[in-house]
Amino acid sequence: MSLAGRAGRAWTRQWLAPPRSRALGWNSSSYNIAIKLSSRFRGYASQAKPTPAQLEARIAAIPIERYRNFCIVAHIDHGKSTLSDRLLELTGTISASDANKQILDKLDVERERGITVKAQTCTMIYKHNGLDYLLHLVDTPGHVDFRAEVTRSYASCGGALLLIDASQGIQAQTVSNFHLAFAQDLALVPVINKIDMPSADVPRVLDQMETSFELDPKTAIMVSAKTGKGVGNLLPAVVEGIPHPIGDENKPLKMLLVDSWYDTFKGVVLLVRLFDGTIKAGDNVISLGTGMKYTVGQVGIQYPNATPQSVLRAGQVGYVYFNPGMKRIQDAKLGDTFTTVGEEETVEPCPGFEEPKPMVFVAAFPTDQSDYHRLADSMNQLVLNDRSVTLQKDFSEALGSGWRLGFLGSLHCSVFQDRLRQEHGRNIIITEPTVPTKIVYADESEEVVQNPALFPDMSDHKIRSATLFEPFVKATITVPEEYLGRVIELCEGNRGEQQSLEFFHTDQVILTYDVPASQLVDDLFGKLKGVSKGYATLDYEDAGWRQSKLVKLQLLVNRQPVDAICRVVHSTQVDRLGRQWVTKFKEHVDRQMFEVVIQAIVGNKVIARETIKPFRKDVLAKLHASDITRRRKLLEKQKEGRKRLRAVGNVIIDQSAFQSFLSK
Ligand SMILES: Nc1nc2c(ncn2[C@@H]2O[C@H](COP(=O)(O)OP(=O)(O)OP(=O)(O)O)[C@@H](O)[C@H]2O)c(=O)[nH]1
Repeated sequence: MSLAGRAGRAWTRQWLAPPRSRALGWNSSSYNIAIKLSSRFRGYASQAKPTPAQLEARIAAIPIERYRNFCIVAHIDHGKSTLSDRLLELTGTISASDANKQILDKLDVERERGITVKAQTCTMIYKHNGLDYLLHLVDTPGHVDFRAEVTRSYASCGGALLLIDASQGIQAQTVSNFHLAFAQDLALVPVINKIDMPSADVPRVLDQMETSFELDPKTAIMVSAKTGKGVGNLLPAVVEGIPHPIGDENKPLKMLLVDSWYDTFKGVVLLVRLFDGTIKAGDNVISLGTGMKYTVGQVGIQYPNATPQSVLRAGQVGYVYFNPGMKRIQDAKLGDTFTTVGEEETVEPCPGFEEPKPMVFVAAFPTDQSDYHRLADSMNQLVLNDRSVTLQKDFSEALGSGWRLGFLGSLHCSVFQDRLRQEHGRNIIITEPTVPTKIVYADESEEVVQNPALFPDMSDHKIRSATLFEPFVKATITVPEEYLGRVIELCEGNRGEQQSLEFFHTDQVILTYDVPASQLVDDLFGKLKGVSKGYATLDYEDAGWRQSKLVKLQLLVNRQPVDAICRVVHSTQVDRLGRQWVTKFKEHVDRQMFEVVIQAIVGNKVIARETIKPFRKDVLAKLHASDITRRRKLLEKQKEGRKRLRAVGNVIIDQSAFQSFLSK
């Protein structure tokens, strides 16, 4: 998913004023001053950075008993990345000058939105009681859409820092990420962050931690990742509280593929966790998943940039690429096990990972069809590094050639659009996000329809006798009690069914609701934030299919369907949505020489209708025949304009009309 230079991806975006700090009224210079001041008051002394030769020699001398692989479990924005930076600095892995260089490599979208999209990894060497420890830290994304990244990262760790913001306390993703980590048997070190904030309420968070997670408050470490206060106590707790990995470097190679990315020069680079054995350049390895064989080109660690090593040993996490390089990212199956050629019968594969399932589908079209091929290149490049996006060719009468894309969630979808714009400078028209529908016909055959335009017509008797299902999610919501009433009202209004309601501190509530996935993608999170003044948090997981009263709502222009504007919706939403569509579409269609009728229909039933009256007179008739320059200009303008015009039946509609209609 990342750029070609992902190996050099920065850990240090916090050094740059992110948008959040701007929202708080800081400008970049005040941010820099604050950073400088805070460095002066940091409660630790950092260790010196070793040279590459010293690094290799020091790593070789560390036994597996002194390895620790860990990650940070937290709700979005609770400070994982900031804390990671402090740890890298403390162990001498980065210096301030490194920090400035790495910022340039960071994904723009991550900096702009202030969120981590892709898990990143880094190896550190930490001296504790006179002995070197090899620490491997994974910084995971906090947002629910990127859960697959989180789960995979946990699989390479023995423990985690459970990080909670002292002013916000436990939030929805703290709860669900805690359960994920707990299910993977990770040893947890509780950490309370942001203790420097005036609104910090440490006793409250300790109480929540004890009631919700049964964690002993005495084991919690208080820190400020921003000022560095208390951070010096963290690594001793990691060394003492997190178990070392188990493995034997004398056994045959058993290597788990945790993540991968594409590099133009090296081909696919694999991020791996070694359970047994060793791996070095020149070794011949085989994938137990695909049966394909490769010769190792280079192995190394992220320190924090790609740093070649002569060997990786059991217990380590590092990167591997092949020579000749692996060509297709699809051949790197996450969760796959690799071993040495000849050992495939003796090595038991690691349990694989669940493939991430796309939840949200949109169609995307270039704003100008002549851009199609360039845009296709850009899309393919982005998809190369984000295997959770599905991409298929699509065609719309109204919008021309395009693609159908599947994403893990709405944020994932908008991050993709941002990356397309920022990294490839392309603009696209995106249809409204939809979720799939399952049709079970009377003869018990089944079909899952991802594209609403391909959903059978509602007047078809086959669909009328079929049973329809829509995907549901189990949503976990945390909210202060004072907003509970409004949140319940919102969930019920979005066809949610309450499953549980629990107070986990005097004034905090955890609610679980089964909600249709279609409501979730219709910005339920935004609405939730709205009714709770930003205090509610949401997390969700797949809850399977539910039978539902669904219908296909279509937009017609002079009785011709506009294929790009069509949705499968719950019958209770039809009237409101139908009216909204026709009113909005009317605003974007220019008057024609004849009457234009816009209708929203379900089967043969018209739900809503608008009419655009024709022009009274031919405006062109006024143009004098001898006015050649004027006519030529008009023709040129027309030629240019034709590129963007689309015909729906006999009605000519400018592409920008669809664009304005589809952009909410
Ligand atoms: N006052 C204060 N602010 C902090 C502290 N730690 C982090 N922050 C701020 O909190 C915000 C979020 O921090 P991040 O490190 O980006 O949080 P994150 O958990 O990595 O966020 P995601 O990557 O989006 O999951 C940033 O504006 C940080 O500067 C702290 O100890 N004190």
